[in-house]
Formats: sequence, structure tokens, C-alpha cells
Amino acid sequence: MSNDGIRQEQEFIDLLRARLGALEAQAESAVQAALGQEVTNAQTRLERDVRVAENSGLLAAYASGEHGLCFGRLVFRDGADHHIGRLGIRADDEERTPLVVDWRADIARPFYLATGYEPMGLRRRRHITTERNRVTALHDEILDLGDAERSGFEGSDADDVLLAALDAARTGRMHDIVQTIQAEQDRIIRAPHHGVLVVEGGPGTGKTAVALHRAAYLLYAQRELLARRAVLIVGPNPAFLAYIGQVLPSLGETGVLLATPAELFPGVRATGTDTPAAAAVKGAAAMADALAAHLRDLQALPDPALVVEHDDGVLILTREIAAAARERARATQLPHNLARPHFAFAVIDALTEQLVERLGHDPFGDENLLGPDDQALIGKAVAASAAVHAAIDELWPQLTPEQFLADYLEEPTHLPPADAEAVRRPHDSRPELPARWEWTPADVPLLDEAAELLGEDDSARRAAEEALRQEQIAYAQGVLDLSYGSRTQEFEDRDDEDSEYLAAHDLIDAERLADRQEEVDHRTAAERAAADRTWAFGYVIVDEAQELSPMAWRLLMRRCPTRSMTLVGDPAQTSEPAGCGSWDAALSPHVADRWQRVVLDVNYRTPAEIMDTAAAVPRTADPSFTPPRSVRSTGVRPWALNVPTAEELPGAVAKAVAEHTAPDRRLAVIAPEAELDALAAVVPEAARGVSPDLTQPVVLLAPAQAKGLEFDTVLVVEPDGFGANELYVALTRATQRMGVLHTATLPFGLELETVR
Ligand SMILES: Nc1ncnc2c1ncn2[C@@H]1O[C@H](COP(=O)(O)OP(=O)(O)OP(=O)(O)O)[C@@H](O)[C@H]1O
Repeated sequence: MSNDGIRQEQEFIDLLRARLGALEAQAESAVQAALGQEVTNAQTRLERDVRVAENSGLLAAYASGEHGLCFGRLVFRDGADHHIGRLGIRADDEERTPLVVDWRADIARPFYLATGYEPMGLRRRRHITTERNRVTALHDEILDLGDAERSGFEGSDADDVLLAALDAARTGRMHDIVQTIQAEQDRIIRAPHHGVLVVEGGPGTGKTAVALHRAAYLLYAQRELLARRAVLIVGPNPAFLAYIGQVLPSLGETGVLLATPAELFPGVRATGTDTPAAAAVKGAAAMADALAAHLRDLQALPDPALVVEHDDGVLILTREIAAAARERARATQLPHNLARPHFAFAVIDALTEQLVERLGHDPFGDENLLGPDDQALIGKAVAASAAVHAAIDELWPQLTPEQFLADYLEEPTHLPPADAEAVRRPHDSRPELPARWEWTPADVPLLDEAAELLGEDDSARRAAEEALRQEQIAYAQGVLDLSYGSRTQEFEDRDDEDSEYLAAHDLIDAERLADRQEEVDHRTAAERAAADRTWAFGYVIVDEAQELSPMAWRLLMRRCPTRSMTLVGDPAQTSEPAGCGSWDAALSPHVADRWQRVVLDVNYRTPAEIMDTAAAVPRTADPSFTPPRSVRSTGVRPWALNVPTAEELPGAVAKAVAEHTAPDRRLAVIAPEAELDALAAVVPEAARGVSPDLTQPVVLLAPAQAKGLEFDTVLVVEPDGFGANELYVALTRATQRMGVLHTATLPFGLELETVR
């Protein structure tokens, strides 16, 4: 009977694969046909692009179905019988009968939620385990206790499939969990809440997994909106983004931009580092006020008055003229660069009036001798004067965010003296600055703040676009001339009325050809969003949200005006100096109390033995601290090796790495930054760097890089060099084994079995 069950499911999956193959072929030829289609005008180009985009999206989704095409089956009491898979697939019949139901569809919910107590209409639930679409095991759960029928696949433990997934060797890439989403996780993934949802939970409670599956669910449930506006997922560092990067594509979803907070100002790569004190000051909300106040200082009044040389005599830009112009510009409430023309016009008007009064002065006290035309001419000359513009620049300079912030950091104002000292950067007069300045991650929200204060003057960009278009027309003209020239040479004899050999000139003029040459924007919304600072995302998900500073929250809130967000984090794992102390402090400036918090408290990653040890670290600060409950234990206790001297430490680590590396398993060495070079020298095979290749058997990481990651085995080196929260993170990264190598005494009351 057992073999029959497996064979039947295998036949069904084979049928699905065949259907998927046909759908793939269909989408592929639709892409080919669309690409080959002649584009004659904007309308046909748009149609072609839409067709290409739609079918390419389908192809990406179909590719995701290659594995785990079907992983579940629901048999309802009323006789309905549905297979569940990564994506929905319909038969090629008139009714387009569903063959397999997308895991995100409502009808699939009992797969995750039904219990014997609340069976949700189910008779039985089947987990289908496959390897490359070959059925390897079935697990049946009877939810209708009156049902006497048995398939032979009823396991005694319904958690077998989950435990097998948790025990599996790590690959260095996070995997989706659609086959084993737990009920408490499903409720969050499909939460109907529209505002800010905070998902809190200790290490390994599936926060990241839940956040990613929530993104996939929302992209399914609100496809139209989110395909247009895209979803932004923010994670703490490049290694983490590489680690989670495959989850959504494996679920067929690509309309997502993954970024670290430091990547959210297009055009700036933040490669520098701040001292903890500087990062804390730059991250604090007070920076926003300081920058705004500094900008107001730059809107200066002359003291004494500025003397402006002009062809028709000297102009005096008095404090009064500047004050009135400044008031007029500020009254517009526009950002600085956009208010600047208002300031400039007010100054030009006042100086023109000054000149007109002087030149047209009637010695007999009568009306001014200059007529309106003369006055207009004088006004034009003042407006065109380079000296007048230089004076305006001095009082109301046109600024880029980079220039503004670079100047500010050289001479920080409106901060307490100690804070100003912490963020001050030495003056650097290289001419390529600040474009080449090494910005730090904490500078990025400040650049964004500056961009908001300054406003985007896009006249230069528009002029550049127009220039580019003119270039394209000129280029197209060249192409036409060439083809016309070649026609006269090659086809002279055939140049009769009926010739089939049409040259480009016969069909198209230079401008239309330029349109064709123009790079068509095939980019997805996510790609366009990545290049646009002012993009408003449809949904934002922030992982390790406890690390964000108040200034970073300001930036993120600007990217999501609708405040449709899921934030996941664990305040106990905060390690950034400017990280949020509490959700309330982080969120109330933006959404008051309109946010909801849910808690996950089961640890799916770390075995109980390791978790018991790690919990000692937060407990030193908070004796009542309770870690999340581990879902499994391995019987293997974590260990410590006391190395007698610092010189011997690298050798001891190399030996431990050799001992604990196992085929198809991943091992991480997590050590204080200062130890990394020495360790890399003795473990040369280890991957390391800003974004190390986590798929390698051995990886070497600094504490901050380990955030959010997991490995089969973890070696924590010299824990004395870690901050408390960093150490808690490092100790909770292993799925199987963990060891600590140390020379100093173990900090935070860590108790471990000592090995030799
Ligand atoms: N329902 C599930 N089925 C299978 N695996 C799961 C499930 N939930 C969580 N996991 C696994 O548990 C591990 C930890 O999950 P995840 O990284 O999402 O936790 P986290 O709460 O973000 O952890 P941390 O805060 O420590 O980074 C991952 O390997 C994840 O795939």
C-alpha cells in the first residue's frame, strides 16, 4: 500500500512537471515573439515591453517551481482534495482546473493552521517530501478522529518533517520554509494589519523567515500595487543580504529590492567606519535639528553690506535688502535650493530699483526720468551680471547634499561640544571632494536628511536628458546618412520604384530613429526604485530593526509614506551604538501608537544545550531574562577550550577548525575584529571580507557580520573581546555544535564544559 501511495504522488508530480514544461515553453516563445515584433510607435513599444516583462516574470516564477513543485495535500471532509505547492498551476482544459494550489491561497491555509482540535474541515493532511521532484516520503496526519481509513503513512510524530528540515545541513543560503510554516508564523505572514507590524522574538525564532514569507504573501495578495511600487527589504549587512537573497526568488518573487541601510542613498557607497561615539551622535534625532539649523545659518545676511561692481555703477546689497529677500524665500516654505530663485529674484528686483533710482534721478525732484523700457533693460542687465550672481551665491548658495554634509562635518555646529568633537572630520582640500569622500553608514541618513532640506533641483538633470536626446538624434542622423550612402553605392542599379531594398531613410526620420535607439526602460519597479531616492515603496520590511538609529528611521519612513511595514528584531541583540532602545522610542515620532507588536517565542535554530549556555550573557544585565524555548535538543553540549597564551590561540583555532569541519557542513569562526588577520593566516581556506562567500565550508566573521546568519558549527574565539549583545548573537548562530576558544577567563558568567 505504501509503495502505491508514493507511486500515485509521483505520477501526479510527473504530470505537474510536464504541465510546467509546457507553460515554460509557452512563455519562452511569447518572449521571443514579443522581442521580434516590429515597434513602430510608442504604443507598440509599450505593448511589446509589457509582454516581455509579463512573460519573463512567468518564466522566473516557473523556474522556482523546479524544486518542491508540490509538497502538501489536503483532503477535506466534504471530499475536496487539493495539492499544495510553491506556485499555483492549472490544467490546460476549458475550466483551467487547478492542479496544484499556491501555498498563499486561502484554501491552503489549513495546511498550516489545522489541528485535531480545530481541523478546519480537514480529514487528513499530507506532507510530501521530494528530492528534485522525486517523492521520497509521505507523512499523513488524521485530523478527523472518526476517520478509520489508513494510508500507511501516518507518522507517530507530526513534527517529523519540521525536525528533518531543522536538522538538515546548512548550505550557506537561507531556504524557504513553505513546507513547514508553523501556525504562529502563518498568522503573522498573513496578518491583515495594514500599518506597522513589529515582529519580536529571540534568536532563531524565525523572524527573518517570517518576514520574507510575508513579503511573498503580500506580493501574491496585493500583486498589482506591489508590482508597481515594489517591496523594500532592509537587512543589516551585505553578507546577510547574500544569505537571504535566494528565498524570494525561490518562491517565484523578484519584485523586491534588498538593501542595507547604508545603500539607501543612490550614488553613495558608504565604505568608511565611524567610531562608536560618532555613530551614536550621527544617529541621534538631534542631528536633524542641527542640520536644519546649520542650513539656516548658511542663508546669511551680509555684514557689512556687499558692494557689487556693475557696468552702470556700484550696487550695494544691504542687510535690509538681503533680509527682505530671505524672508520672501523662506515664506515659500520650499526646500533651500528650490527657494533660492525666490531669494535671487527679490535681490535682483531690489538692486534694479536701486540702479533705476540712481540713473533716472531727476535733479528737480520730479518723477524718475527712465521709462518702463529702460527700466526693463536695466533689470535684465542686473539679472545677467556675474557679480550679482556671485553675491547671491554667497548669501544663499546652491548646495548638493554631499557638499552640505561634508562642510558640516568639518565644522559641526548646533551640537554640544563633545558631540561636535566626536563627529568632526579633518579638513580635506582635495578638489575631487566631497564626491570621493569616504562616507560611513551613519552618514547615509544624514545625506538623505540634507537632500530633504535642500530639495532636488532637477533642472540640471533635465538639461542633461535633453542634451542626451539631441545626441541620439545626431547619432541617428549619422546612421541614416551612412545607410543612405551605402544604398547609393550598393543598390544604384536597383533604385527603381518597385525595389524591395528599402533603406532606413525610406522608413524613418532621424528623430523617430532616435526614439528607437533610446534605451527602453526594461527595469523592474525594484530596479528603478534602487536608483531613485524619492521612490515611495509599496511595502517595507526591515530585518534586525533594533539596530536602526532614529536618523535611519527618518530615512526609511520617507521611503514608505503609507507606513505599510513589517519590522522584525530583537532588542536583546542590539549592538549598534545608535540602535533603538525600545520600539516605542523608535516608532512613536512617526506613527504615534498606531503599531502592533507580535512575539515569536520558539527557537527553531539553536539546540536547547547551546541556548541554555548563551542565555547567561543577557542574564548578567537582566536576571529575569528568559530565552526563547528551543524546539529540539541534540544531546551535544557546547564546549570551551582554554588556550594558555595569546600566541597559541591561532594555532588552537586552526586545529579546532580541522577537527570540526565535516563534508557538506558549514562552520563559522566568529572572532573580534582585531584577531581576524592572525586567524586568516592560519585558516587560509576560510572565506572572509565584507561579503564572504557563505557557501564555503569555513567562514571567518567579525561579530557584527554574524548577525542573522547560521551555520552547522560555530567556533567563538576570545569572547572577552565581544560586547554583551554581540556575544549573545555569536553564541546563538549554530544549528548543531558550538565551541568557545579563549585565553582570558570566560566573561558574563559563561559556563561551559572544558575540553583539552
Ligand atoms: N517553520 C519553520 N520550518 C523550518 N525551518 C524554520 C521554521 N521557522 C524557522 N526555521 C528555521 O530556523 C532558522 C532560524 O530562522 P530565522 O533566521 O528566521 O530566525 P531569526 O528569528 O531571524 O533569528 P536571529 O534573530 O537569530 O537572526 C532558519 O534556518 C529557519 O529556516
